[in-house]
Amino acid sequence: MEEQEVQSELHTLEIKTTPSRFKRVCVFCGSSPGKKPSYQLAAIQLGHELVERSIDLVYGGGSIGLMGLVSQAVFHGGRHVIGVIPKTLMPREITGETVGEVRPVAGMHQRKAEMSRHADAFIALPGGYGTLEELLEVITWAQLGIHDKPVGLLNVDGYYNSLLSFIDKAVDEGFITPAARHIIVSAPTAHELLFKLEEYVPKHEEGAPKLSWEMEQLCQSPKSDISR
Ligand SMILES: CC(C)=CCNc1ncnc2c1ncn2[C@@H]1O[C@H](COP(=O)(O)O)[C@@H](O)[C@H]1O
Repeated sequence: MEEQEVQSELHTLEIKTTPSRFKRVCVFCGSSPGKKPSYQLAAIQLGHELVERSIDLVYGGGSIGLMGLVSQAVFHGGRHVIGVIPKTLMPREITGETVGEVRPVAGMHQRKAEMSRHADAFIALPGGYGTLEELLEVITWAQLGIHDKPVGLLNVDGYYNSLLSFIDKAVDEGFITPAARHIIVSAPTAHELLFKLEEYVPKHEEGAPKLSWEMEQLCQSPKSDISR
């Protein structure tokens, strides 16, 4: 896919609303654009898919990398965008200009809890350590019964194939249960992923406690926040 295609996708948005059960989705993605234009195109297409379904966005704030592309596509499509950004990352030269509403938070832990609290589902686009960490945390929270929200992996050009194989190995080796494997919903396109997430029904572990932890509690630990 060419750079030109990315540019033209950014400017073409045909709005045909498909109703969704999600009001707002949290997107985790790279603060870098990635080397292939297909990653950038996927971020924009995900933004457009959210707009078509009248879904708002919560993300990590800023305009760098795929974060910037997805947030701009949703914002310019007329949906509400919340960028949750730690005060230390707020200077424009670090993360660029954020579109939509900016929610400053004390640090990285609070940011994750705040993003989760506002979302009805999570989607990870390609990304690096930050994206993986955010993705694995919401999967772990789902496993513990802290939330029941669907978690989607947008496997653009097979970017996450090796992660999915590793997780299958962890199931084979007895470290992840088949029910917990079911938490991750993956698809190669935003359209297919949103369709699967809409249909997702959580499978609970046999005999596992349903924890009713509040996200607010997770927000309240400023003393232990490593980013301070
Ligand atoms: C000081 C510095 C390197 C800033 C880079 N600029 C950043 N600005 C905002 N959020 C970020 C930044 N780097 C990582 N993140 C966080 O980590 C995720 C992406 O990290 P990564 O690029 O996949 O690993 C984002 O969802 C965001 O929550």
